[in-house]
Parts: sequence; C-alpha cells; structure tokens
Amino acid sequence: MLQVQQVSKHFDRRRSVDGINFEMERGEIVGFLGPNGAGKTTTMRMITGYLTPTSGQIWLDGLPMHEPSRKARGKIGYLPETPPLYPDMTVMSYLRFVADLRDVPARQQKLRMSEMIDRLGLQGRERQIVRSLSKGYKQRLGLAQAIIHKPDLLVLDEPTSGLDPSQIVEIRQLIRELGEQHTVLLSTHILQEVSTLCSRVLIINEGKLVADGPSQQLDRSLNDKFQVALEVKARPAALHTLLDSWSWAETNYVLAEPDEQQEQLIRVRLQGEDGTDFRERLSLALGEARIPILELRRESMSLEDVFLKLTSESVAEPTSVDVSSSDQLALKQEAAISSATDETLHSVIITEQEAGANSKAKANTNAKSNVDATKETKETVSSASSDLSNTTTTPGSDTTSTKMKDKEDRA
Ligand SMILES: Nc1ncnc2c1ncn2[C@@H]1O[C@H](COP(=O)(O)OP(=O)(O)OP(=O)(O)O)[C@@H](O)[C@H]1O
Repeated sequence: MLQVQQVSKHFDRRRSVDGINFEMERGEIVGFLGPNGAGKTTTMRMITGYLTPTSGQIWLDGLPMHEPSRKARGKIGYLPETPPLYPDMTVMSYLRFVADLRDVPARQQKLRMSEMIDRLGLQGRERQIVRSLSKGYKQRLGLAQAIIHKPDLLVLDEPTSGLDPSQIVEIRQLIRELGEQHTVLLSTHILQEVSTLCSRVLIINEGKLVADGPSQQLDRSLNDKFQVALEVKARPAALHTLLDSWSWAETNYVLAEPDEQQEQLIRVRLQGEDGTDFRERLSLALGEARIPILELRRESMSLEDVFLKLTSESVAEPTSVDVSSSDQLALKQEAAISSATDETLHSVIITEQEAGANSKAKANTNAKSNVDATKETKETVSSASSDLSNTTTTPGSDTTSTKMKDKEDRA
C-alpha cells in the first residue's frame, strides 16, 4: 500500500533522513521508534505530503506522495504531535470545517460528524469550545479530524504524548479500534505502546532505518539462543564442576562470592546451543545434584533492549532477521556486563567459548566500553523520555561481588 523508496531529506545540507526504504501492507499497525531528533516526524511529514523529499519517492496506492495531488492527500489522515485545532471553535463547528476541507460531500457531512462524535467518545461535548477541552479530549478531536474523510492510511505522531495514564489507555484503545479499519503508522517513545498496539516495528536512528520487522521477531533475531537466568544455593566449586559436565548448556556468566567452598546464593546465566527450551532438563539435573533452585526464568531481550542496542550503534543496513555472529558476541557481552553493578565491573572476566584467546582479550575491553556507551545511551534516551526509563531493568543489580569464569579458564 505504501512504498518509501530511498527517501532523504536535507535541511541546510544536514541529512535529517538518510535514504530510508520500507513498505507497508494494508491493515498493518506499524510502530515507528527512534530517539529524539532521529527523523520520525520528518519522515511522517514527507509521507503525508507536508514536506517534499530532497531525494527518493513515496508511493501510496500507486499515487506519488513526493509530488502529492489532492486525491493522494485525501488517502491520508495525519495527526501531528500537536493536534491542529482551532481553540475558539466548538467541537461541532471544527468538525464541519475539517469535513469541508477534506472534501466530505455536503449531504454526508452531518452523518459523518455524528459518527466521529460517537466513535471518538465526544458525546456531550459537541457545543464545547475546543480551548476548554482536556488534553485527552483534544487528542480525540485530533483523531476525529484525521479520520473524518475515511483515509486509507492513518499517520499518528506520538498520539499519547503528554496524556495522563488513564487518557493514554483510552487513546490506545481508540487507536486499536481505528486499526481495524485503517492502516496505521504510529510514532512513539513508549516501547510498551509498540508491544501492545503494533504488529511491526521500524526503528530509525540518525536518519537511517536500523530495524524493520515484527517486534517479537526483532527480539529473536538478535537473540537466537535460549537463555535462562538461574539463582541457586550451592558451593561455587561444586556448581562449576556440574556446569562443566553439561554439553547442552553453556555458562555465560556466574556471579558468586570469591569463596569457592562456601555454600551461597549464586546467579548463573546459561545459554543453550540453539532456541530449544532446556529448563526442564536443567531443573532435573540440579535436583539430581541436590542443588536447590531459588529462581529460574527465561531471559529474552525486551523491545527496550533491542531499541537501546540498535540506537546505541550505527547500523548501515536495517536489522530484519539476521545478525552476524560477531554482533551476537557483542550482544552477549553487553548483556552480561549490564547485569553487573558499577562497583563490580572491574572484576569482570568475559566468557565466550566460541571466541579465541585474542578475541577474548578484545571482548573484555569492548565489553567495558560497551557499558559506558550503553549507560550513556540509556541516560540520553531516558532523559528524552521518562516513559522509557520507567521500564529499564538490569538483572543482578544488587549483586555485591562479581566473578565470571569460563570452562577454559578454569581448566
Ligand atoms: N524544518 C526544519 N529545519 C531544519 N531542521 C529540521 C527541520 N525539521 C526537522 N529538522 C531537524 O531534523 C532532525 C530530525 O528531526 P525530527 O523532528 O524528524 O526528529 P524526531 O525523530 O521526530 O524527533 P522527536 O522524537 O524529538 O520528535 C532534527 O535534527 C531536527 O532538528
């Protein structure tokens, strides 16, 4: 339905959007994510025909949006970050005005306006002056103006930004309902919003598209091996011997006190050879060794982890399904390191069986700098969006001592 082909936008020679490509199918709800200044709004404004691309083409149902005709514009509904409302009009007079602008035939206008009132939950507010509406109701009216002409594609720029939690829930529900009849492109900083609303996610960073795929699949493509986080009570020495004897799970890291002979709480992250779930086997093996399990949970990257990873590094090509093994290695190191506290980073030794001795040394250095980069990005992103920072979690943050070993080192 929508084809964005090699689109760039330069402002004063600065590339705000840099050669992006993607397509959207009818009926999709696509989340458009990126840090502040990444180019989301600029891209959306080009798709809606409000900005002309410096280069590239945008096609909507075969009509060129890079040189939009009135007919092409009529196929799009757009809710910018600040809803385009006239504060001195009443709700009804504003809807009539927009219906006129959007070429809704005069004989259909009354019906269409009352449909908008019902659909957007604006009953009882028809005669209210727009200025006096709450932010949530202004957003509803903004959505009404975006769909009054029954567009095929709905483009929503941060539709829940600045709303209180109950208004966010209401607007999300409305978007979900709108998604049943419209194709939706939605930009947001709230990753949970993408998980709950969107079938697919696009991530843009510094004007370039760095990821495109179903949100679930993005997580898997960056994390294709089954991983578990485990907390047990054992003597580290005994646990190491047991872990070494398993061929079906590889130890990513172990967090334990230095005393190898002292029974203690130990945190372990294990990784299977592939995506097979080995939790049952693991619990049986630990039971047999009489090692009590205090916690066992599957570890996967959250959408937030994916977002932070992809926006904290420059990626030339969008990640859709595959990543290189070196990328996976860096990811594991980053994940392991981010589980340790700041105080414990100095004692971290990276474990990677598939990496050679040289790359191990390099990995160690990279891992530490990754921590700084990741922390910095997290700070940037969280200052940019309080919603994002609310969902940040780093397992193992209360650990007092970190020791990471691999089987080779111990041998
Ligand atoms: N009209 C303009 N003139 C000059 N620069 C612009 C203009 N519009 C956008 N930019 C620049 O383009 C870059 C991308 O901006 P854009 O608004 O698209 O980012 P965004 O991802 O929507 O950010 P945010 O999440 O903060 O809204 C920024 O560096 C911005 O300053």
